Amino acid sequence: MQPLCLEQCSLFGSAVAKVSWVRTFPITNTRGTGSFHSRNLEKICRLGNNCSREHKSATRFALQLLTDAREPRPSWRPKQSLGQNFLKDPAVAAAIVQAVRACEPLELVEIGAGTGVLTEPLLEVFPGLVALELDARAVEHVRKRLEQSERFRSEHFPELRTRIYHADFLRSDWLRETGMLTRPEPRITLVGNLPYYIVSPIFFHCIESIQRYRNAIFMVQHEFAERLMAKPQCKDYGVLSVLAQLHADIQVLLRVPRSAFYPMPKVNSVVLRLDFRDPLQKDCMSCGVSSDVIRLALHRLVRRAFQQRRKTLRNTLGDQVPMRWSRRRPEELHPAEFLELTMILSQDAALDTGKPPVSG
Ligand SMILES: C[S@@+](CC[C@H](N)C(=O)[O-])C[C@H]1O[C@@H](n2cnc3c(N)ncnc32)[C@H](O)[C@@H]1O
Repeated sequence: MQPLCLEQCSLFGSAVAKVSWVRTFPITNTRGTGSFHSRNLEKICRLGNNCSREHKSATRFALQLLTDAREPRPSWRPKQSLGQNFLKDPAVAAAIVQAVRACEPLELVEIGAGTGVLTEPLLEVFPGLVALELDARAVEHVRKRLEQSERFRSEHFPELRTRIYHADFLRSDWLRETGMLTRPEPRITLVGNLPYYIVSPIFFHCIESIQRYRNAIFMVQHEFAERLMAKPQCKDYGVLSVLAQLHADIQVLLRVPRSAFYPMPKVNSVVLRLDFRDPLQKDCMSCGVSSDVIRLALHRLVRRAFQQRRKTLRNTLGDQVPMRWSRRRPEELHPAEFLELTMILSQDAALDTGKPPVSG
């Protein structure tokens, strides 16, 4: 194999010459032939961000070569029904790995390994990663990919293979299998380019199991992120916004164009960081009701309120809503106010009957 001849390729210029190229990947495309090592990707990205226009185009070209070489399309057809829009841009994958690093994971779980574009670089940094994938074809694909990877030469492979679980994130089997079910405190960091069709259930699952999850790096479609972060009075503000904002600090880290995926989706995506927090103390002593009961009551109250978002709270929730809240509409209430209202109603209900305030 001939190494890439940098001098012959004017586009590469000194941006690439500065990088210590290591022979690893054979590259052929219309503009050049040669090879280079993916470990240099982070350096290339850094150069790309801080350098001249000429260097930027060299960087783009290098990344394109790397993309072609590193992310060949799988031989099987992606299933739209499983939300299979695979990431094909290794620069985005590298940025996600960096973001995960910043989360300082104690335990790391990837949702939807797909072709392994994230799994492979994540495993390099976090060898204890647990990667979940629902599609058996993808599970085999990732296992083969790791087997053939230069990064994980044979002696580690049998162990690595077992880190890819054929499992549904929304079922608890994988937690049992990995021994993570009974951990006493939030230890798990989640990462994933989330399957579009179950993004909401994944978020609701995280909120309902808040005692388990510490933080998350999620790639989601742009519209979904807008709903998640919407403020009161906005048209996107709803159940998801209220519950997500109560249970997590949410930051947008990166915008990702739809061209970074195969097959190309209709909309762009964003990478989010979520730092989960439980808005309810372990026992809500002040109202004498357990946090689990209040959590359930909160979810029910928010859902019921938004079923008729333009009606006043008293019309929707009934006479037990105190006077000062009664004429307000759900779309005007801040997340913290929903929590306060739930606490008040729970306290009243506990005094009256011992039952949670909003049923059904
Ligand atoms: C958007 S793709 C992302 C794949 C890969 N991580 C990437 O970035 O290209 C989502 C992946 O999640 C998988 N998936 C769908 N539903 C799942 C579930 N309930 N549990 C685990 N994985 C699931 C899909 O098969 C698909 O491979």
